[in-house]
Amino acid sequence: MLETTIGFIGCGNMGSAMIGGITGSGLVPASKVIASAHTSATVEKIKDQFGIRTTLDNQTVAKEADILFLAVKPYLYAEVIKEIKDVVSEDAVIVAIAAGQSIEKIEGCFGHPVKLVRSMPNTPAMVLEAMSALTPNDNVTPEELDTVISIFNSFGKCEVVPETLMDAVTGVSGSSPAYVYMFIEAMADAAVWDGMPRAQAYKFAAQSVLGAAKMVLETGKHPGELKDAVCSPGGTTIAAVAALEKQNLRSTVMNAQHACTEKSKEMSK
Ligand SMILES: NC(=O)C1=CN([C@@H]2O[C@H](COP(=O)(O)OP(=O)(O)OC[C@H]3O[C@@H](n4cnc5c(N)ncnc54)[C@H](OP(=O)(O)O)[C@@H]3O)[C@@H](O)[C@H]2O)C=CC1
Ligand SMILES: O=C(O)[C@@H]1CCC=N1
Repeated sequence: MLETTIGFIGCGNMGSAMIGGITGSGLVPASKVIASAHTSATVEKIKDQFGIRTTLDNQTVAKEADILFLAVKPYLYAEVIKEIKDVVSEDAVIVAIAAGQSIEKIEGCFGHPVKLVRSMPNTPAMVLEAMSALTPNDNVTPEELDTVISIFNSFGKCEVVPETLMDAVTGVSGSSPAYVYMFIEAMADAAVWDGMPRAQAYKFAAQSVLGAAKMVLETGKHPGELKDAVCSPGGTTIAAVAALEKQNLRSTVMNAQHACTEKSKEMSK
């Protein structure tokens, strides 16, 4: 268990998923997590849900936190940093999770040296299955980075990457759960079309996606080889694969994800 106070400024979709992961994994007791938000409705909800301490005062979180997550929308970064920059402990490690907010830009907002880790998590943190990427700045020591890594590992997997990869990471993992939910929803809609009750359709579609993802991760086989093993000659699967190819599934997905990465680059300017 970590002897560290973890602070969250902002606890919406992403912040609350990480808080759920951190407290659910038992990495730190709920009493060592403190979070702020804009409205009392959100802080009350988060307090009830996770048993952590909450406040509407960002400075209280900033003063107490050893590891401070900035979990507000990108356009609020400058404003929130202005509010907290003079009260954050100089030993604290700031963890930014926003799309398109570079280390240089965030350091500029603080205006004095800070220990900063830029990250890109995803919402499956809530069920301890996040995929996250981290880039530390030069002020973060290896021990501090290890602590931050242990927090991210508590709710999934993480890797340290060069900052130049952060836009691609946003496309392939930060935003990608949304595309996968659309795929699951479409599979379930088809099953309902073909007569299956809706709740059962979501279970069959989602478990199949989970199983296929585990096959890629655990067998080490190329996704194409795994696909081939499902396709019997003249069988059912190849009929579906041919229909997907006709509709350009792979180039559709590639173009969509590339658009996401390009948007992240544009937001960084
Ligand atoms: N959603 C996702 O899948 C991912 C999001 N991110 C990044 O996470 C960040 C947050 O996104 P997301 O969680 O989706 O956004 P949400 O809108 O769901 O949450 C934002 C949170 O910030 C709070 N907030 C707003 N203004 C302030 C303020 N002045 N001071 C303190 N808290 C404030 C809101 O409070 P209230 O609820 O009271 O309004 C809310 O709790 C973004 O920078 C995004 O790029 C990164 C990876 C994935
Ligand atoms: O849509 C967004 O901008 C955020 C960043 C990654 C996922 N959601």
